Amino acid sequence: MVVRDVEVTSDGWHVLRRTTFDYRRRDGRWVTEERETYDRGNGATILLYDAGRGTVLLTRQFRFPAYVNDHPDGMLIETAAGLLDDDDPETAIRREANEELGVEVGALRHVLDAYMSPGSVTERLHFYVAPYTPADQTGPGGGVAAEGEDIETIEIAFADALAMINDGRIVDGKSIMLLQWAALNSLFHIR
Ligand SMILES: Nc1nc2c(ncn2[C@@H]2O[C@H](COP(=O)(O)OP(=O)(O)O[C@H]3O[C@H](CO)[C@@H](O)[C@H](O)[C@@H]3O)[C@@H](O)[C@H]2O)c(=O)[nH]1
Ligand SMILES: [Mg+2]
Repeated sequence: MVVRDVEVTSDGWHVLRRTTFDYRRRDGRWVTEERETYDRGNGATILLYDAGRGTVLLTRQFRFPAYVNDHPDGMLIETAAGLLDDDDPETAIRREANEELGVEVGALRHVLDAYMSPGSVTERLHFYVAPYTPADQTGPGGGVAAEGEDIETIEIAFADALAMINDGRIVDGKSIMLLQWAALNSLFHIR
């Protein structure tokens, strides 16, 4: 792969670039291709779980891009998540868990990394799980008001969260992945 040209076609919240590159196909032929990429850096997400009480701590917030694409009200239930900005993934996810859920995260476990939309978005998302108890919820949560965030904390039974994937009440990719990871890895001793 050899990059020939990079054009920044939009420099807003995301940076949109149109890149022309030469690519060697499997049959050995070189071809010139053009691809657009959305770049806003990388992100991190975390599933907070209380195995003793059988619950998970999730967020609920308005997601305009989902709203404009057929979600009934745009209010998505998600695991806490955020962009790394200038932090490493672990620092960033501790910050986001605190800002969004009011939780001071103790020991956490990195479980996987994933490109969530590799045909168009550059972002690599770092996935974590961590235990919590009600006593760890020391802050107000809700997100950073100055950044326009308005995030509700919701605590639900893990079994209910799994059911909500099946009936479409949870439709966010990262959240589905973490809840299914928890089921596959017996975080709650239920599948
Ligand atoms: N001004 C402005 N603000 C935006 C825009 N898009 C998002 N924001 C705001 O920027 C803040 C970013 O908050 P974070 O917590 O850092 O990120 P996030 O929105 O939770 O995003 C994470 O999860 C998303 C859903 O999975 C991912 O899409 C995203 O890449 C990231 O991982 C939020 O307040 C959000 O509303 C925009 O186009 N313009
Ligand atoms: Mg967020």
